Order: sequence, then C-alpha cells, then structure tokens
Amino acid sequence: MITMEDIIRDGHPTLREIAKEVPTPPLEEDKQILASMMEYIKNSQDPEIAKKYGLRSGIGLAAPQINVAKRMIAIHVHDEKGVLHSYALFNPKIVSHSVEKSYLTSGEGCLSVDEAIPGYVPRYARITVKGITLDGNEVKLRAKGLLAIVFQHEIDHLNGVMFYDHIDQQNPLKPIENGLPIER
Ligand SMILES: O=CN(O)C[C@@H](CC1CCCC1)C(=O)N1NCCC[C@H]1C(=O)Nc1ccccn1
Ligand code: NI
Repeated sequence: MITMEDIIRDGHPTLREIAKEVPTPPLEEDKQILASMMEYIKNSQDPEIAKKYGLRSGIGLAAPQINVAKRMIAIHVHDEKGVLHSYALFNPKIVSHSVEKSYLTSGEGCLSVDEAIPGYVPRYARITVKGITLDGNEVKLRAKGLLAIVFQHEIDHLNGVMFYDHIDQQNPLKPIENGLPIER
C-alpha cells in the first residue's frame, strides 16, 4: 500500500516534469499503480486506517506525487451536495472549459507540500474532461464546483504545475475577479 513515505515533496524534480501518456489499453503494471493510488485516497479518508499508517487525508492524487511520471490520476471526493465522485483515469485531458473562474475559499494545499501556502488559486468553474478508465473505456465527463477544482489540481501535477504557481504573490488573498467561491 502507498504511505506518506512514497509521496515525494516539493523540490523533487519529478514534480516539475511533464508526465508521459500511458499506452492504451492500459498495461497491467499501470493498472496496479492507478489502483494503489485510489486505495491511498480511500485509506486516507478512513480515520482508523489514516491514523494507523499516518496518512495525510487527500481527495485526489496524481502519479508524479509517487514519483511515477505517467499521466494517471485518482479522485475520490464528496461534493458540496454530498454526492460522491470517484474517478481513476489514465491520460486525463481537459477538452473544454468555462471562461468563468472559481476558487476554494480556503485556498489549496497539496500532499507534496508540507507547509501551508495561503492564497486563492483561480480555476475554471466548469470543465469537460476526457480520459481512460481502469477497464480501458474512454469517458467524457463534465465537472463543476469542488470536483472541477480537484481535476484541475491533479491535471496540473501531470504538467509539472503546483497550486501555488497560480497564486498572485503581490496579493495572495485578492478576490478572484468574477470568481465563484467554493466552500470546502
Ligand atoms: O494532488 C493531490 N493532492 O495534493 C491532495 C490534495 C488535493 C486537493 C487540494 C485542493 C484541491 C484538490 C488534497 O486532497 N489535500 N491537500 C492537502 C491536505 C488536505 C487535502 C484537501 O484539500 N482535502 C479536502 C479539500 C476539500 C474538501 C475536503 N478535503
Ligand atoms: Ni497536489
């Protein structure tokens, strides 16, 4: 199982690499890796397991964070309405997005960044994502709210982008112009 020892931290070069597409249909090895990423996310959200293994809670994980420079992400999150969204995708791609922006009113953190970095992170309010599932099917999904933010945070990791790259250093807490605030 993946634990915090497997999660690389800011400063590790892999976090700034462009991750490579994986072959489709997915190879057994890649399916194992993606399944273990989803297992981490679920374990980290189970208070007993998280406590037992010292896991920091996460709602998403990208393969570069476990030092695998491949385009794979896992997301397991309850949205603002309490609806569960669970996706383990190969080669995810944002194929379209709204002009409107949104942001987490609490700012963002990252399992690969040990310190808190305050500031609003502008994201697209609504996105359409294409990807390949664990059973090799292509999916196309629309996301908004917290789910859209998580997808963008994870896909950023595949392009070597960290959440704080988006923060306006001059004025980190400047409200995002016409941005839709998303409570966590
Ligand atoms: O790349 C993936 N990561 O770095 C794990 C991150 C991904 C999220 C950060 C913002 C959007 C995606 C993660 O899940 N966290 N970041 C650090 C510790 C807390 C945790 C978190 O934000 N939890 C959360 C947020 C909203 C509602 C409920 N829980
Ligand atoms: Ni992250």
